[in-house]
Amino acid sequence: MESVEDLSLGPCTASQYLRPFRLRYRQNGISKIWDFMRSHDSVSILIFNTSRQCFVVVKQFRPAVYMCEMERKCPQNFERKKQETWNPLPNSLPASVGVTYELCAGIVDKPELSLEEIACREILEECGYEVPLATLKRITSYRSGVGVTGSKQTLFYAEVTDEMKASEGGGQPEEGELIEVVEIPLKDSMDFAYNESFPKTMGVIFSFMWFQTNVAPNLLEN
Ligand SMILES: O=c1ccn([C@@H]2O[C@H](COP(=O)(O)OP(=O)(O)O[C@H]3O[C@H](CO)[C@@H](O)[C@H](O)[C@H]3O)[C@@H](O)[C@H]2O)c(=O)[nH]1
Ligand SMILES: [Mg+2]
Repeated sequence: MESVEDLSLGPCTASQYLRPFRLRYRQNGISKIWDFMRSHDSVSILIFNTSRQCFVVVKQFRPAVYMCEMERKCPQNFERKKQETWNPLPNSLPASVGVTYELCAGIVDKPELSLEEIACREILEECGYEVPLATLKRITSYRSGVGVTGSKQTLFYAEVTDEMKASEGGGQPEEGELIEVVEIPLKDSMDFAYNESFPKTMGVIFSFMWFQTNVAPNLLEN
C-alpha cells in the first residue's frame, strides 16, 4: 500500500465524483456567493467482532490527505502557473502521510439498492464479512464537509463473528481499491480514538464513543 510513485498534478475538468458550482444568493438583503461541490452521499459502518472483542476498521491511502501534507511541506507544487497541464511532482513525501484509519464506507451510487444493501456490500468487499441485511442497525446520519460538499453520510452498526468471515476483504482490485483491514481491540479503542499519531476520520472517533455508551455496558453484563 505504501508505495506511491510517478505523481503528477493536473486540472480536474470533468469528474464522475465531484462537480464544482458557484451559488449566488441574497440572504437577509445581503448578496453572497458560495462555492461548493456536488458529490455522492455515503454509508459507513462501525463493525465489532464479538469473537475477538475488537473493532474492524480499514486503512487506505487517500490522495486528498496526501496532497494536504504536500501543500503544507512543498507549497510551490500548488502554484497556479501551469494548472492547465499535468505537472510532475517530486516524490518528496512518503505515501504513509496520506494513509488514514476509517470506518468501512462506500459511496451511494446505485439508486436500485437501499442504504442497507450498499452497507452490506461494502462490509463484504472491504472487510470480508457476510452480514445479514436484517442485523444491520442504523445509528444515525450526519452532514459531512458542510462548507464544501454538504453530503449526507448514514452510519450503521454491524456485529460480526469469526464464522461470518467469507474472504480477506481489501476492496475491489478492478476498481483500483487497495484497503488494509485493521483490528482495534476494544480495550485499546478509546486511546486509539484520541491518539493523534493515528490519522483518522471523525466517524471512527464518534462511533467508538457511541459504542461505549450504547453497546459496551451490555457486554459487561453478559
Ligand atoms: O476520484 C476518485 C474517487 C473515487 N474513485 C473510486 O471510487 C470508489 C469509491 O470507493 P467507496 O468505498 O465506494 O467510497 P469511499 O472512498 O470509501 O467513500 C468515501 O467517499 C464518500 C463520498 O465522497 C465520503 O463521504 C466517505 O467518507 C468516504 O469513505 C473507489 O473504488 C475508487 O477507486 C476513483 O477512482 N477516483
Ligand atoms: Mg470505501
